[in-house]
Amino acid sequence: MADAFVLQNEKNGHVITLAGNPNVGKSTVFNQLTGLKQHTGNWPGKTVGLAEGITETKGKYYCLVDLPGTYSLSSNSEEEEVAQAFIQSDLSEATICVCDATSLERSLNLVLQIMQITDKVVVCVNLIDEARKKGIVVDIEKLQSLLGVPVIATAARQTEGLDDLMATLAKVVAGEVKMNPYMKEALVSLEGNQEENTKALLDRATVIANDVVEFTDEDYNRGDRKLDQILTQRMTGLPIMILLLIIIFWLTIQGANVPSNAIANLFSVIGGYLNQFASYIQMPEWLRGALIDGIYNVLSTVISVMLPPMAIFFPLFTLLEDFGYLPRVAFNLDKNFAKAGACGKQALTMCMGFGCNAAGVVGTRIINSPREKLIAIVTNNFVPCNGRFPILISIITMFFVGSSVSLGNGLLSAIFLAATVILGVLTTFWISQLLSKTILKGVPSSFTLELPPYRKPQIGSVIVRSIFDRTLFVLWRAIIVAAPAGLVIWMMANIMIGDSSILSLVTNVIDPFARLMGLDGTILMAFILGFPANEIVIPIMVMGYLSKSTLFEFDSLDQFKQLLLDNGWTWLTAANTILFTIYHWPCSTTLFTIYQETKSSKWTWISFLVPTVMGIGTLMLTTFLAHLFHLV
Ligand SMILES: Nc1nc2c(ncn2[C@@H]2O[C@H](COP(=O)(O)OP(=O)(O)OP(=O)(O)O)[C@@H](O)[C@H]2O)c(=O)[nH]1
Ligand SMILES: [Mg+2]
Repeated sequence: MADAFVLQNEKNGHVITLAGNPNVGKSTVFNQLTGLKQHTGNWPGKTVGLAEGITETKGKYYCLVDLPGTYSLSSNSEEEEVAQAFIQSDLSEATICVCDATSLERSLNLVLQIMQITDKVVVCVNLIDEARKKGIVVDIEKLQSLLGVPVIATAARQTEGLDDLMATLAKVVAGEVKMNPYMKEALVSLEGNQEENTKALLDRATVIANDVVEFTDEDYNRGDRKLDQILTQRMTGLPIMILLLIIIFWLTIQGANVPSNAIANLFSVIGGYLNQFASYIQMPEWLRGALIDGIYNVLSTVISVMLPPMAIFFPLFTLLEDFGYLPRVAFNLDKNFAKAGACGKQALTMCMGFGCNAAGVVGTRIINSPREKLIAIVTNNFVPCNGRFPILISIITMFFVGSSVSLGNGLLSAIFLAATVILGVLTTFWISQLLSKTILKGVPSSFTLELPPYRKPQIGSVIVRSIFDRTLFVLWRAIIVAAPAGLVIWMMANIMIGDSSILSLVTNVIDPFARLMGLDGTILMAFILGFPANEIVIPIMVMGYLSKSTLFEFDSLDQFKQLLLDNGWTWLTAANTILFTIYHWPCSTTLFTIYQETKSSKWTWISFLVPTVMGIGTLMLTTFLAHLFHLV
């Protein structure tokens, strides 16, 4: 296993491992030193897989490798195995062990384990600023002499102590500073029976921690505990969660309205000029149609519909993440997941799914039990990702609220949207339970969910991370899919076989089936062609209805609604489209990610079929009932 590691930069400097417990700031140290932007956030288990980056001190280069957080090296999980193998491999020349100054005892346990397998270790006692604030004093010098390896105190977020850390690291790599030989001997003599070893190390960690840590304020986390009483108690936890959901959606819908219209107008003005230019240079009509009516129009719809809500939603979400709220969500939902035979950590991967289901699927690596990991993967698609929000918001606003986005309507839309999302979450519970009673039988594993301290979010990093890492990333992905899709759809709408276009031919073929589901051929077609990315479902639907090459001007939702009504939409069509948005196959990126994570076409197929069958079944049922009771 140790030889299996391949780094891109190993030739470019001494390879240094960053190891430590979850959520102690490894990625923050890594980012500060390398200038890279690994995902950081206030919850345990963000980093999955290895990340590498280069840093330079005094003319020497170091290739830092950021490991996922682990509590031990005893091979309980994939991550621990990887961490141990990497630290032991010939590749790693030294290890920086990052510790949490506010809970040193637990950190030291891992430090001692690492010192048993390598003697080039630098201990980095991070979060020292947080410790100071809580009145926790760590005697760094004493710790250094007790451990027999260099110890540096840092506050990585403020870059405090990092120069010192690198200078010391350089000495350790050069062999100028070595581990105290007595300490090494003492540790080696402990080895033997695994169980005894574990216990001996734990005892040793406790003794050292008691010796070097002093609490000047015994009740140091009283503020956190008070807040937790409100945010995680049964009576208040759930209502607050729902309220936060509504507030976030409200701010998103309300705030996105004006910029969305402005961007759409801007694009239509530019589109006008492009058309003028095309006729000026006498561009052939088919080429003009393909480029402007096809590619340009789909692109501009995707951007104007998606960019503003994402630019609001992601920063809000990231703020909560940084503050430490996500683990509280997991805590509140833990019982429900346990009842469904699944893992409470699934709440975290579910939250990631709000941004992008593919990201949620990758996030399931924090779940150790393979059975529970599969449950989390198969059900991740039931929370709507960012690409699906625009479909939900526009249809809710048009059909269930009243199409002008005023303050009151915005709030009502937000409540409806929250209800839709909650339906998705409930479905997650039901399907998880179904899976664990059938093809994924087993008892739920127990784990201790950690509630990290609340931290003041850093506005700068929130903006950088949410705009650059998330918003632009997701938007870019949508754009590279939308451009070719726009072309294909335009061609389908314009290439004629006999009297009708390919698009209307295909639409007519699937129409009867779609009618059984209370949809129509065009809607189903839009979802099918939206397989590469849900963002393009609405533009395709519009093109299909207009079935002319001239794409409409998206001036207002009223016009859009009229178009839908003209094509026979009823409240049932709208409701079914909303349901189908949360109950249908995952997009191609997500499926590909599922295949990469599971390495199994069987589970990829199951992930495809479960929501699809569920959606078709539900829609047929609602349609049947609505007709039975003469509701439409
Ligand atoms: N106050 C303070 N906060 C810090 C410091 N270092 C990191 N943080 C915060 O601690 C949280 C966790 O940091 P990460 O760098 O993501 O932790 P990690 O060890 O990589 O976590 P995993 O990848 O989940 O194992 C983030 O909210 C950081 O902003 C520090 O020195 N002081
Ligand atoms: Mg990390």
